[in-house]
Amino acid sequence: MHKNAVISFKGPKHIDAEIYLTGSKSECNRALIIEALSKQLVKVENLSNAADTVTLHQVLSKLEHSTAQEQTIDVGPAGTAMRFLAAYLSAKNGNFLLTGTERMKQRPIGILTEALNEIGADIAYEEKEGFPPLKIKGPLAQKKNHIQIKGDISSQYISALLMLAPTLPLGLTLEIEGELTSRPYVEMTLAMLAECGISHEWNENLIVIQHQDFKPATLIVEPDWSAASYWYSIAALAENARISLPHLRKQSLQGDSQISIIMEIFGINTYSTANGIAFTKDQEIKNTSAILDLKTCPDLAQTIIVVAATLRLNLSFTGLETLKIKETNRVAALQNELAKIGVKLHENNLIYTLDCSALSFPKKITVATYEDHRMAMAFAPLALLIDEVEIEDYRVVEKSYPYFWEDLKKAGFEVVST
Ligand SMILES: O=C(O)C1=C[C@@H](OP(=O)(O)O)[C@@H](O)[C@H](O)C1
Ligand SMILES: C=C(OP(=O)(O)O)C(=O)O
Repeated sequence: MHKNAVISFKGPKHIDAEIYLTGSKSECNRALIIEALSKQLVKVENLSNAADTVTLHQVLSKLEHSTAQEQTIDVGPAGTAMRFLAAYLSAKNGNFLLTGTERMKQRPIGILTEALNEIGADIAYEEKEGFPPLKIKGPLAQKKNHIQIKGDISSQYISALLMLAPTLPLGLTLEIEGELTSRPYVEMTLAMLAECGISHEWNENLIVIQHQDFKPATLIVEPDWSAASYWYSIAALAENARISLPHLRKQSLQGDSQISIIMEIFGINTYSTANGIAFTKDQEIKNTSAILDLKTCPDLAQTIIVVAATLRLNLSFTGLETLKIKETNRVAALQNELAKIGVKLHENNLIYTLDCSALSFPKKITVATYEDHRMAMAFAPLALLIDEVEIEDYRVVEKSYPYFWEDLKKAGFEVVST
């Protein structure tokens, strides 16, 4: 049985908090794969306690110490672990069955497996064509070093290939077809490879990585900007707020750091401090009619859309196409849950627009989370406007931010599990 939690905030809605966020799971999961590919020449510091990172760490440690020829590897709900391991395992000696949760089996991976097979891997589907579980027979014998790959479904396929590229005897050239989605994540991959001595060339839609050796390096993982976004929501929905997030920097490898700019619309002012960043709610809400394009920061979509809805801003959004293949269909999940406060999210020609004309806050709402950590964290701040916010299956936050509920308590929220 899944457990729920009831979130409330008694008294004046003033927030004054200092929160130490865990490390970015995106950075960690790249760092762990690079560490393994470099045969431990590269070291990682500040590993996240996100479940997706813990899972990948355990899988890689087990592989390092195992000589078994047949192995089943279950990554649960971790998208990056699934995609990065598909590439990593294809080059390793052995027979692997790579699987995950029921939802993972509905998240497409055909673009990546077909690309790997074209390069010389041997990957077949155990159940449905184009989806996990994957049957991987390694090691791959490279037969091609220039391939075309679609860029508009998931950048994770491209990151997976780029990390493997320097270890391939003939290197790799990726020719990206269509518009590249989630571009900052590809830039993060290349920047982290560069920290470990791997150079690349990126001209228009061609990314080239020659065969190269990793250099000894230490990758220090930054705190998670996607996790920071929920603290921005809290500031935006409070009467007044000062929240400080030590060790975060505005200049970050993470594209989700753009939350500090986007949140200016909602009256939040971010500044650097001696040891990180802080933000306050002290500006007017900007009445913007601009359409916000979230293609470069899909993980911020739920945070931003929920805040806009609760502040009665009928904003429009583009770049939400990939949300349908994440932990859940996030567009449908948002539509269902926003309806509970009278808000609609309409789609017309891939432009999504909020209609907040019937916004109303009941005394209590119960929010379904659809096995999606970001649904839980995006809706929890509503406790600043609604007496009781019940979050179903509240433990979902583990995927990226296990201490989310503890941190809420530090900021003055009451969190009671039921
Ligand atoms: O590479 C990464 O670390 C990620 C890339 C993004 O996925 P897509 O490229 O599938 O949009 C993002 O949504 C995910 O949470 C993490
Ligand atoms: C989409 C996400 O993760 P993944 O694709 O790695 O499962 C996420 O963390 O929001």
